[in-house]
Amino acid sequence: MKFVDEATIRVAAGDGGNGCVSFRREKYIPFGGPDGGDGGDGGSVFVVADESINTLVDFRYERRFQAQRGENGRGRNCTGAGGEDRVIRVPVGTMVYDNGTGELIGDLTVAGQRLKVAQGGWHGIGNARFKSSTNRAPRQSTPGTPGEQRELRLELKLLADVGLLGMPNAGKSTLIRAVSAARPKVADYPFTTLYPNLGVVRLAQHQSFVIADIPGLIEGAAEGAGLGVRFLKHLARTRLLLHLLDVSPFGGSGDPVEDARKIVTELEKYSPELAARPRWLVLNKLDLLPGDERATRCDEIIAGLGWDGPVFRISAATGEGTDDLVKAVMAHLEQQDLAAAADIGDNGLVD
Ligand SMILES: Nc1nc2c(ncn2[C@@H]2O[C@H](COP(=O)(O)OP(=O)(O)OP(=O)(O)O)[C@@H](O)[C@H]2O)c(=O)[nH]1
Ligand SMILES: [Mg+2]
Repeated sequence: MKFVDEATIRVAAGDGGNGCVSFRREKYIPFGGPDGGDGGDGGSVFVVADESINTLVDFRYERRFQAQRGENGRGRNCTGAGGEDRVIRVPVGTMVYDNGTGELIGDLTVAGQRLKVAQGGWHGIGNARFKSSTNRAPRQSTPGTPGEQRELRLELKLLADVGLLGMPNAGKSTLIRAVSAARPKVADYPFTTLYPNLGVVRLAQHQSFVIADIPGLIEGAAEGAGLGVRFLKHLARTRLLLHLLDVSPFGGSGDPVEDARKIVTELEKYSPELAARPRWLVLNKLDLLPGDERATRCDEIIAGLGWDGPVFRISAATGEGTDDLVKAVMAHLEQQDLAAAADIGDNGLVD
């Protein structure tokens, strides 16, 4: 199973500004010489790897990137200003291909790495520079050259930032459908999900994360019961686990506290390291509880588990509470990014 995020974009560098034909015109100076300035260079387009971006989802919304053209030269020997470069921010790990030729232009593996993908046009020359002893009044200039244009294909191997844990039927696939464009199968029987699904959750520009839905776990999974724990390896690189619990009256075994403990036991057996990852409790299917029973039931479960970490109450089916959940997840991931950046700074490894 390969999870790849892809996007096709068009990039166009700026054209070079044209050279100018102009002559000095001033009172009492009958034959002013040529004073047409050169144009400015066109801006180039760069792709830069940025650690704070997780997916290529933004490129579904913005696909054309144009750098500024250079200004034309003007009279009185004024050189045109150069066009501004255009910088496209992409996640670390993005591979950049020329979509026309299929050639790999570059692989952005390190944060801050910069790749020129379209060269700006060169400036044209103004007539002032064509002056010579034999031609004192040249009417010659050159135009700027056009900026390079290309279609690029961006490719990113997706790694899940957030993993969903829970018993079969807890509503993991329903949640990923509610918050992303992923469309895994949902059904009211266990083991509907047979292989992992990734969904991209987008909150705003440059704010997105990847969430992984894996098959449900049951008691004894570490010894191979159900579909076993082999899918947990897909959560190895996640930074946050969401433990989904069906709190409806007839959900799971009927005892959500027991169900939650079983999942944690299997997780610990599989990998103590994964079990130590930040983990939030997500109480799902709230819509199946009468309004006046919700608070008591949730409080009982939390107390029964002795849980003192973050808790979210949602209905994946109606979408209730899912906005708050994804916002909190995004804030948590951004906080982790900042902390990681500060750590690296403190060690003096990166300036
Ligand atoms: N009423 C209600 N039903 C829900 C909710 N979330 C999920 N369901 C239902 O619960 C059943 C199981 O949902 P899934 O999303 O397939 O559960 P899953 O955790 O992915 O299950 P597996 O893939 O088998 O591990 C489906 O019938 C869903 O429609 C919810 O918030 N409210
Ligand atoms: Mg599922």
